[in-house]
Amino acid sequence: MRVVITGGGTGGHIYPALAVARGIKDRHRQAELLYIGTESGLESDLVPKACISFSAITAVGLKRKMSLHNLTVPWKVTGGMLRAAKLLRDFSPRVVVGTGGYVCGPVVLAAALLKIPTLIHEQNAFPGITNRILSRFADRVAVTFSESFKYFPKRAKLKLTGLPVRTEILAVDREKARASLKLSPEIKFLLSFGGSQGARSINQAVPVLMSNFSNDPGVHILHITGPRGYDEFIEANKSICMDNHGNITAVPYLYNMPEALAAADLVICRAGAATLAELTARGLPGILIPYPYASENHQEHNARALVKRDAAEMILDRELSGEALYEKVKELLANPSRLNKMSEASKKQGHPTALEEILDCIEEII
Ligand SMILES: CC(=O)N[C@H]1[C@@H](OP(=O)(O)OP(=O)(O)OC[C@H]2O[C@@H](n3ccc(=O)[nH]c3=O)[C@H](O)[C@@H]2O)O[C@H](CO)[C@@H](O)[C@@H]1O
Repeated sequence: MRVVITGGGTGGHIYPALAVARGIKDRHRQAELLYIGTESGLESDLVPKACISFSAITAVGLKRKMSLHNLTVPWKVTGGMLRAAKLLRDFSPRVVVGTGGYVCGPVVLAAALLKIPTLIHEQNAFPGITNRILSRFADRVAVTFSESFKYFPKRAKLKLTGLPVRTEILAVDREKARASLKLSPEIKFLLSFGGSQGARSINQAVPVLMSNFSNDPGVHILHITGPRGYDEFIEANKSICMDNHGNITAVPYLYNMPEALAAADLVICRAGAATLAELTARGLPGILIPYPYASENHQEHNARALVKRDAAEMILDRELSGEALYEKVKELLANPSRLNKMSEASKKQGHPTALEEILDCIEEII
C-alpha cells in the first residue's frame, strides 16, 4: 500500500502527520510512504529524520493584510498543484492524508482531481483556513474538537477522532513517575509551561506562585521557561530558591514531559492542541492561558472547549497576573473535590485511541 502524507509549516501540523505515518507503518509493514512538504517548512528537517521519503513543492498562503505577495499566490498555488499532481501520478498512492498548513492545499486538491481518496485532520477547535477549504473536496475530515464541526460545510464527512498523542504519554505509570521525581503521595505537584517555546507572560506570572509556595512542604512546582527565556527568568528571580533540593524548580525545556504529566496534579499551560490532547489523555485538570496571537485566536477556542465541559479553568493572557494565577491555584488546591471533578471531565475529553480511529477512517475511504 502506498500512502502520501502532507502537512506542515509548524510542528503542530507535522507531529500528527508523523504519528499517522508511524501508525500506518505499524499496521501495514509493507506500506510505502511519501511525505510532501515545502523546503522552507520544519517538515523538510523532521521528516527525513523520521526516515520517511520527502519531496518538496512550493506552497504559499494569503497574507491577512493586502499586499503584493497576495497577487502572486494563485500563480504559486497553480505551480504547486502541477508539481503535486506529477508526484502523485508517479507515486500513485492509494490514499492522501493531510494534517493542515498551506502545503496541504495543492496536494489534497490535486489528489481530489486525480480521484485519489483523501483524509484531512484538523487539530484545533477553530479550523485553519486550508482545512476549511479542503473539507469541500476531502473524503473524510477527522477533527479533534466537536466544536469545529460548525465551521465545516454540511456535506463534509466529519468524524471526531481526537489528536494522536505520543505513546509515552499514556505509557508512564503515575506512581513510578512520582517516585522518580521524589514526590511523596501527599505532595501536590504543579507543572507550568508555555508550549514548546515557553511563554513570557507565564514566566512573568509564575514567580508570584513560587514565592508564595516556596516554604510549603505540601506543594512542588516545576516550571518550564522555554529555552530562550531561561537566563532572563533565573536572573529576574534570584531571590527565589530554585535549587534541586527545594520544592521549586525551573528548567529551560523538559525532555521527559510524559513523566512530568504522569506525576502532575495540576497543569498551568497554553492551549495548543497537542498540549490539550496530552492533558486530556491523562485526565489532568489545567489552568489554561491561551496564546493570544495564535492564528484566528484558535487557542482560546481550544481552551473554551475544555472550560465549557468543566475540564479546565482559563485565564486570558491580557488578564494574567501573578496574583490572579496564585489565587486560582490556591482556590483549586484548597478544593480537592473540584480538582477531582475537573480531572474526570478532562479524562472524558481524552481520545487515547485517536490514532487507531484515524487509521480506521483511512482504511474506510480506501
Ligand atoms: C504557538 C502556536 O500557534 N502553537 C500552535 C501549534 O502548537 P505547537 O505544536 O507549537 O504547541 P502545542 O502546545 O500543541 O504542543 C507543545 C508540545 O511540546 C511539548 N513540550 C513542551 C515543553 C517542554 O518543555 N517539553 C515538551 O515536550 C508538549 O508536551 C507538547 O507536546 O500547533 C497546534 C496545532 O495546530 C496549535 O494548536 C497551537 O496553537
